[in-house]
Parts: sequence; structure tokens; C-alpha cells
Amino acid sequence: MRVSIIGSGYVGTTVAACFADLGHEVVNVDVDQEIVDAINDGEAPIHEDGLAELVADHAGPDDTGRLEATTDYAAVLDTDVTFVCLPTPQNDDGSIDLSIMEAAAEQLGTTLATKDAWHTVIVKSTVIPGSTEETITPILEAASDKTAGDDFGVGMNPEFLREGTAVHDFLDPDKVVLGADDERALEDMYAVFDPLIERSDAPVVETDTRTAEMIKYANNGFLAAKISLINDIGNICKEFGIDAYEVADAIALDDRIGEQFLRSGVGWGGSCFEKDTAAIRAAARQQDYEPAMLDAAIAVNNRQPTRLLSLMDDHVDVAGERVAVLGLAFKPGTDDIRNSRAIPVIEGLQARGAEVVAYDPVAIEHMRERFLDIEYVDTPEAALTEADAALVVTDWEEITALDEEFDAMRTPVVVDGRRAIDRRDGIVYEGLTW
Ligand SMILES: NC(=O)c1ccc[n+]([C@@H]2O[C@H](COP(=O)([O-])OP(=O)(O)OC[C@H]3O[C@@H](n4cnc5c(N)ncnc54)[C@H](O)[C@@H]3O)[C@@H](O)[C@H]2O)c1
Ligand SMILES: O=c1ccn([C@@H]2O[C@H](COP(=O)(O)OP(=O)(O)O[C@H]3O[C@H](CO)[C@@H](O)[C@H](O)[C@H]3O)[C@@H](O)[C@H]2O)c(=O)[nH]1
Repeated sequence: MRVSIIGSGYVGTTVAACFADLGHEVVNVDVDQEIVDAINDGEAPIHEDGLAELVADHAGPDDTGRLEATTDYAAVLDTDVTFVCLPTPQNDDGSIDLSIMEAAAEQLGTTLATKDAWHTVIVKSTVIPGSTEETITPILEAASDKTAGDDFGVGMNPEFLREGTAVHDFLDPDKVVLGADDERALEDMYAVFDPLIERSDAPVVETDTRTAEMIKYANNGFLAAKISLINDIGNICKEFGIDAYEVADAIALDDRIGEQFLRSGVGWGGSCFEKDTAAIRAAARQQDYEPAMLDAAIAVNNRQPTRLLSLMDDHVDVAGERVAVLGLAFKPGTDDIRNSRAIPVIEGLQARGAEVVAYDPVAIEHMRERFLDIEYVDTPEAALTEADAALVVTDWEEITALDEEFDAMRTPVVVDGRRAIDRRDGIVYEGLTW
């Protein structure tokens, strides 16, 4: 199959490299020349485990020739299907901002106007139910002067990969959701996904585009709420002096609960949970429905960094004192700091007049753009030296391995938001939920 992919970020580049690896001929279309040049040089434009190898295998000088990139939308004309992997950010009121999708649909439709053969467009971006059918398809029809279902197909295929394990998640998914409103579009989606379905044995969910769109929000809403529920339970455990991790291990033995996403602590961050829960809440309110559970999930998540800071306040007044923040990325394995819990933690420290010194193995450059006026150091030891408190925000391996490094602190108060550090003599240790 010849596949074009509009948007070459976390999702678009991963999907393109994986499809090339599965034997398809793939072209990435992106407005960013640097990203396009990187791919054509055989280099991954983002940091994802296993991605550099795949891009090097299929694009660049000694490649299989199955992956290339361009800024020119005309490249879609030489392909059979187009995946749209563009950003779907939020407006100030939390609702979805579809303007990037709309502009791209217009450009794609105008390009497809000159194609005589059938073509299928598949929305992979996370979009509110009805967006593909009521917004994207009419723009494609108007710009191409063609009719969906007769001249071209439209599908919706939500993506469930996680940052940090994107290549693995894409190649070995728990499920593949194929949403289509016409038979031919569904056939094209199968033609692209068959090698993946065969290799991974993943169950396929066949549905319409609106349901496919909702499945993505339900998936993320459920996972975000699951973490908030274990955080709520964890906060109660802490009040009773009970270890929430021991409780979580026990409830995980119930198949109906399962063991994943039961790590309580400073809460969820990242590019998706916040914007997707906000977008589906806003959409629900537009339908006059009050999404009480999702509201609560967000409220609990916002509370966790405040609880971390107040546990620190119980032991030390940090005004004018040095405080180490260990971990800045929203989770280990990525340099992404979008909605990282480190942001409210640093804001809280600054509000207390603390001198903040931050460490992260890969995310410092990104955080420097957010906070110019704090100190960044290359090692956890440097952050801890002469510190009056240490706050653990991301459970990187080099942070969980810390031990005697805490001896260099002036006042050894350690408040752990990720259950990364072992309690031991010589430090005043507070776990957020244990
Ligand atoms: N990041 C994730 O882990 C993840 C997982 C599942 C789903 N999603 C969803 O997938 C979508 C894409 O997310 P992402 O994280 O890959 O975004 P991203 O910001 O990493 O990448 C988007 C890319 O689109 C390019 N772009 C912007 N406007 C363009 C245009 N008009 N034409 C061509 N290219 C253009 C940008 O240059 C960028 O490279 C979003 O809807 C997101 O919610 C993301
Ligand atoms: O038990 C847990 C599990 C995760 N987290 C936190 O939750 C956040 C999100 O983690 P994760 O889901 O692993 O990362 P994402 O890359 O944001 O992936 C989510 O968002 C993507 C974008 O929509 C979806 O595709 C994925 O399925 C979904 O897991 C991070 O801050 C984690 O530290 C916890 O606090 N406790």
C-alpha cells in the first residue's frame, strides 16, 4: 500500500516509520522543514525508543526507500490512503480547537481535486465525536468537489500509543479501532493494517467514525480517572498511616480492577490526558450533560502537587532555602514536559520564596523555556548538595537509584511524589500516599 501521513510529530513519525517497517511505501507531509530534512537524512525528529533505528532503516542514504518526507501536499496524489496526524489543541475554555485540522482538510481536499482515482482519508488525531463526519468530511468535499463515499473514502482510526514506548505500543497494540462510514474506506483501512493485525494478533474493533472518536476519549478519560481514583484512595491511606501501594497490590489481584495505572502519587501530566479530558467535558456540557466523574478526576489531579508541597511545609520552611526538584519530564523515558507535575511544584516553591535547583536527565532544555530563573544542574548529586528539601517528581531510574547522595543535603527532608526512594535512617522521608 502507498501511504501518506499529514503531520510528523510523535504520532505521525512513529506511525510512518512503523508502516514502512511493515512493508508499506510511506511519505510524511509536514510544514516543518527541519522535521522533513531530518527524516530524509534518516534521523528521527523526536526522542522515542527504537524510532531512530526504524527511520535509519527506511529513510536516508542506505535505506529501503520505503520512507520519505516532504512539505508538499501533492505527495498524497501518489498514495492510496492518507492518515491525518495533526495537533488538536484546546481553546481557553477547554473545548477542542479544530483549526489546524480544518486548514489541512482544505489543503488536502484541494489537492485531491486533481486525482481521478479513489482515495481514502483517515483521521488519526484525537477529535470530538462527530468531527470527522460533520467538519472534516464537508471541508474535503467542498475543496475537492467530490462526494465522500462515491469518489473518496473517510475513516477514523484513533491512536493509543504512549510517549516513551510509542514504537512498541504501535507495533503491539491492545486493539485496532477502525471507524468507517463506507465499506470501501474500511477495506482500505484493512489493507493498511493487515500486516500489523497479522503480526500482533490484535483484536479489531470495526465501527463508525463517531464511535471510533468516542472510544479514544473514553480510553483516556478512564485511564486519567483510574489514576485519580487511586490518588484519592492513596490520600486517604496517608491520613490513616496506611501504605497505598500495599493496598493497590491487593486490589490489583481482582481481575476486574487489574494491576496497571494504580501507581498513586503526584498525578498525571503529558500532552493528552489534560487536553482530552478538558475537550470531552466541554463537549458534554455543550450537550447539557455535567460530567461529574471527569470533573472530579481533574480536581484530584490538580490537588496532588499541592499536597506534595504541604507535606514539605510540615517539616521545613523553605523561604530563602535551597530546594531540589528531582525530575522534570511528565514521566520517565521522554523529554516532554507538557503538563508535567514539575510545573505546579516549581510554581509552588517559587511562591514560597524558595531557591529552586532542578535536575532531569533529558528534559532540562524544555523546562528552561518555561522557567528561566531557576538553577538547572547535570546530576542529582549537584541538586541535593546543601539542599534543605528534595521533592521527587519523576521516577527516572537514576532518581530511584539515589541513596547516600541524600547525605549531602543540609536538611535531609525528602518528599517523594512517585514512590521512587526507599525510606532509610538519616533522612526525613515523606511519601505522598504511603
Ligand atoms: N502524543 C501522543 O502520545 C498521542 C497519542 C495518541 C494520540 N495523539 C493525538 O494525535 C494527534 C497528533 O499528536 P502529536 O503528539 O503527534 O502532535 P505533535 O505536535 O507532536 O505533531 C504534529 C505535527 O504536525 C505538524 N503540522 C502542523 N500543522 C500542519 C499542517 N497544516 N500540515 C502538515 N503538518 C502540520 C507539526 O509541524 C508537527 O510536526 C493529536 O490529536 C493528539 O491528541 C497523540
Ligand atoms: O499508575 C500510573 C500511571 C501513569 N501515571 C502518570 O500518568 C501520566 C500519563 O502516563 P502515560 O499514560 O503512560 O503516558 P502518555 O504518553 O500520556 O499516554 C496516554 O495518552 C496518550 C495520548 O492520548 C494515549 O495514546 C495513551 O494510551 C495514554 O496512556 C504520566 O504523568 C504518568 O506519570 C501515574 O501517575 N500513575
